[in-house]
Amino acid sequence: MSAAEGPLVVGVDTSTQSTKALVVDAATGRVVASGQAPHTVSSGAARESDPRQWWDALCEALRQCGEPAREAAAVSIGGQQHGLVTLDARGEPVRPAMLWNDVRSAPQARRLIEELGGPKAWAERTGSVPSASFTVTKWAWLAEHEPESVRATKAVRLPHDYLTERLTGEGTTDRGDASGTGWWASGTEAYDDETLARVGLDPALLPRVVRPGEVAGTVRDGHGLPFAKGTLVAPGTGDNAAAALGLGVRPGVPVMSLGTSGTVYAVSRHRTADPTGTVAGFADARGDWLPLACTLNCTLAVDRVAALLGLDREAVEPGTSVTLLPYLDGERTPLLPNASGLLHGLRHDTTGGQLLQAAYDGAVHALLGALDLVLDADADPAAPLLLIGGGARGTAWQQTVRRLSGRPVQIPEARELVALGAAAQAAGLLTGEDPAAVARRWNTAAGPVLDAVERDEETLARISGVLSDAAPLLERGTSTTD
Ligand SMILES: Nc1ncnc2c1ncn2[C@@H]1O[C@H](COP(=O)(O)OP(=O)(O)O)[C@@H](O)[C@H]1O
Ligand SMILES: O=C(CO)[C@@H](O)[C@H](O)COP(=O)(O)O
Repeated sequence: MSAAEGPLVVGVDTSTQSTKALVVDAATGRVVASGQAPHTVSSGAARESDPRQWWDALCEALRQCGEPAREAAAVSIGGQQHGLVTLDARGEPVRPAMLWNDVRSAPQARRLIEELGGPKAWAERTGSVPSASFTVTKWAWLAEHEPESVRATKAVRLPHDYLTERLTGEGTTDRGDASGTGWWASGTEAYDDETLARVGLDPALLPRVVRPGEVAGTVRDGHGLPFAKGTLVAPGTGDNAAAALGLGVRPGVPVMSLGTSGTVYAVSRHRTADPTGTVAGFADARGDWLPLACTLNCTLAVDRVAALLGLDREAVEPGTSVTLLPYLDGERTPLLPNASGLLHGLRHDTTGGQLLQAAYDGAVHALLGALDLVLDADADPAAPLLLIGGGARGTAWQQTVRRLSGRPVQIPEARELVALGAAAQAAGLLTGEDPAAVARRWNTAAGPVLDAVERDEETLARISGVLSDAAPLLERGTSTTD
């Protein structure tokens, strides 16, 4: 392997299932070294992880990167959005972090929407109508169910803030991740005092929101990582905003990410405010906006169906008239936090492979229903849909998205777009460039394009029909999630 042409930077993706680290040549975008270590997430009604495990996973991922990580001139952390990290006076977690896919705070979400003026007022104030994923609803849940944890909390952080602070010793966040809390006002780009007062959260417990392009801090002594003291630390951001940086997407280019969560989004120059709550009006990590819709059930749900059937995840068969709504974890898009999986249309001649295809169809249907809503009026309807995340490596996912979207689908060869986006942000600190321009210079979105095929309207209409007919059942839930 040839020597690096420019300084080395480290980009980190601390997502739901694992932490991935890349050491990247800032001049060319070449990935010089990489590492990955898993996290554990609790099962049952709660979805929680110990933040200290994220740190251990970061240490392990960087250890796997070897010597090049020691030469990094700058580092940046991208991370799963929304998670509520509560720290005590010593900076230790008071309790495990409540994650984005923990739906226990659905009642608090409904109550907060009502108490603070309804969905339209929320969308106008924060860009989003909060669902159970949003940090503010988790804090409200904690205040109700564990007041002793709230009393012990001396700092509130998001997952990427937690790791950044362990590097720098300073409590910081960025506008992208702050916009997913529910207590950041998108109009003023500042914490929203009224919302914070309503949930009894002292703004002094929150991190400083670092501006795009600003240095969040420098690596301090005794952190246990390979970085030299004084290494620059970038603001970091939420994982979807990091992937948008990593692809270098321009406004209006649609992205679909298939990971633990499924997401569809596009960068927009305009602040958005969808009162239906389908589209979250997030900020991006640069100064633009990132309207986004997210599902709770994506690769894990489909893999679970494959495992139940004893099939490989690629063993799909066409010709199904079965509908499978794979809402194993409840759902956020459509908003059905109490839902469970639902199967309709089973016949004697239905095969296992057709059932599996129905699970893919159900997962992709939920995302495509929101795709047009995240796109600006001036977005090009024929632009290829960029497909990223672990699922994008799978043929069954690629073909399902292609058939149900009717769009060309582009699959970037670069695998870790979140970590690459973080690396581009770190590189931007060194060169003064816009991180999205860095990613474009690195050509990270390059990859094969699958031509458009005719959209499978029949399947989409069948799934929509079942969804609407089954709404009361899906809203009611089952005893294990209530
Ligand atoms: N070749 C593949 N085909 C289909 N799915 C895959 C493939 N490789 C990984 N996955 C899926 O990708 C998921 C992990 O994706 P990733 O984007 O890394 O998740 P996250 O960022 O949420 O932790 C796993 O749940 C796995 O099912
Ligand atoms: O909640 C959202 C977006 O609003 C999720 O997209 C999380 O950010 C988790 O992402 P992954 O771990 O699936 O990448």
